[in-house]
Amino acid sequence: MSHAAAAKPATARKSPALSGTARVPGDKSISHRSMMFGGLASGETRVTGLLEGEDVMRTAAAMKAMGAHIEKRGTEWVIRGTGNGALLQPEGPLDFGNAGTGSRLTMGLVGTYDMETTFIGDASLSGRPMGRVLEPLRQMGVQVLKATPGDRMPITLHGPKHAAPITYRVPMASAQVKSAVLLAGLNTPGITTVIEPVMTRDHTEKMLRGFGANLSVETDERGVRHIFIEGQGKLTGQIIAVPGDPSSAGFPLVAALIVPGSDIVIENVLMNPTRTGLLLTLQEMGGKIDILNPRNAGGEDVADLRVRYSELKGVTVPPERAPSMIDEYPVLAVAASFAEGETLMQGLEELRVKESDRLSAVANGLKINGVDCTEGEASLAVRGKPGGKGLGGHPNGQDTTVQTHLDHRIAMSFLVMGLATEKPVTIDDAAMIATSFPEFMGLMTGLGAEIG
Ligand SMILES: O=C(O)C1=C[C@@H](OP(=O)(O)O)[C@@H](O)[C@H](O)C1
Ligand SMILES: C=C(OP(=O)(O)O)C(=O)O
Repeated sequence: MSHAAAAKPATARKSPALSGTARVPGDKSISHRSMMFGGLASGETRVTGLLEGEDVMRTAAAMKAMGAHIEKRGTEWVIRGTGNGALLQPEGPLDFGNAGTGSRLTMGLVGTYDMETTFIGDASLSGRPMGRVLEPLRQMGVQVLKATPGDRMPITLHGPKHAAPITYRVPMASAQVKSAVLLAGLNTPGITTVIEPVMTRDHTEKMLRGFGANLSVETDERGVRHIFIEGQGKLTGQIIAVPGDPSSAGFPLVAALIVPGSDIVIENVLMNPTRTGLLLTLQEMGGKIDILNPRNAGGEDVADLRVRYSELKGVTVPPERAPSMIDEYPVLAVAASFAEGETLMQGLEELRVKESDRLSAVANGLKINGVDCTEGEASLAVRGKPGGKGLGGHPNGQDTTVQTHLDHRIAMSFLVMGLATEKPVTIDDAAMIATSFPEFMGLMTGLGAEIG
C-alpha cells in the first residue's frame, strides 16, 4: 500500500526573526474539486494555481482512471471531462493515499454509477470512518459490496440502475459528507436535498454552480441551510484560478507571530468566510495581522496578510467557530503554547477522525515538549509560556520526538513550534507534509526558519 517509505525525521530550532514575502500553494479543497468537476464536465477546464500535493494528484489519477483527460501545459492544468453521467468503470482500485477529501467526495461522485469501484488508501486513511458517506449512499440505492468492519477501506461500491434522490440532514459538521451527497445527486434523477444545520466550507456549492449545475440554497430562520441539486444536468468546463490555501498559510502565519522580531507578508490567501476562523482567533489573541489589498478573484475573496511578532494572550474559542478553522487547531494550539494565560478550544470532536486523532496527537506532542495542557473528550486547554522558556525537547536526554501518526498538519505544527522554543523540537516523520504543502520546508527556510 502507499506511503510505506522510510520515515524522514526533522528538527526545528530557535530561529532569528522571520522576514520576507511568501505565497502558499493553492487551496486543497478547491484543487480537489477542480480536478473532479473538470474531469466530469463537458469541454475543457483550465486551472492555474493548483495545489500539486499528493492528495490532489491522487484525485487527478482517479479521474483519469475513469475517463477524464488531464495534463499540465506550462503552469496550467488542462482537463477534458467525460460529461456528467459518463464516467467509466476504472480498471483497478482507486488509491487515495492519505486523502479523506479525495476519497469521500469521489465515493459520492461515482457511488451512484451502475458500475463497480474500489477505494483504497494508506494506513491513516484506512483507519478513518467512511460510514458517514456510505450511509446516505445506501439510502440512494448504492450497494456496499465490500468494506472492512466499521465501514472502513478497502471499500467496493456498486450503484443501482437508477439512483433515488434523497433528503439528507448531515449529522455532523462535515463539508465532505455534504459534498458527497451533492455529488451523488449529480447522477440521480430529480432533486437531491442536503440539510446542513451548521454551515461548513461552501466550495462545492459555489463551484458546482460555476460549472452550470442547477443548485440553490435556502437558509431558514434558524440558520439551517437547505441545498437543492437537480441531477443529470449538463456541466460545462470552466477557467479556475485557485487562491492560496488559508490552512497552509496558518503555518508561516503562526511562525511569524511567535518568533520575536518577525515581519512577513503572505500573498494571495483565500478569505472565504467559511475558512477564516484561525485568523479571527489569532487577532483576538492580540496577533498583529493586517489584511492588505482585499479583493475578489474568480468569485472568492482573497487578500495578502502582513504578520508581525506579537505578545499573544489566551482566549476561549467558541465551539461554533470550529467548522471555519477545523484543520487549524493543531497550529492554533502551538500559538497558544506561547500565549499568556489559558486558551480553551471546545467542540473538537471531529478532530478525533482526521488523518490522526489530532486531539491526542497535539496534546501528547505539547506535553512532551513541556507545555501545560489538558485534553478533554472534545476540548483542549493550553496554558502558554510567553517566550517559550523551558519549552522544547530533550530536557534529560530522553526521547521527546513528536509522533505525527501519518498526519501532515501535526508534522508542520510542531516544526513551527520548534522555531520559538528554547530547545529544538523533533518530529518522527516529515514525509506526509507533501500531501498538502510540498513547498513547506523551502518556504519556511526562505523566511529564515531553521528546520532540517
Ligand atoms: O471538504 C473539504 O475539502 C474538507 C473538509 C474538512 O473535512 P470534514 O468534512 O471531514 O470536516 C477538512 O477537514 C478537510 O481538510 C477538507
Ligand atoms: C483533514 C484534512 O484532510 P483530508 O480529510 O482531506 O484528509 C486536512 O487536510 O487537514
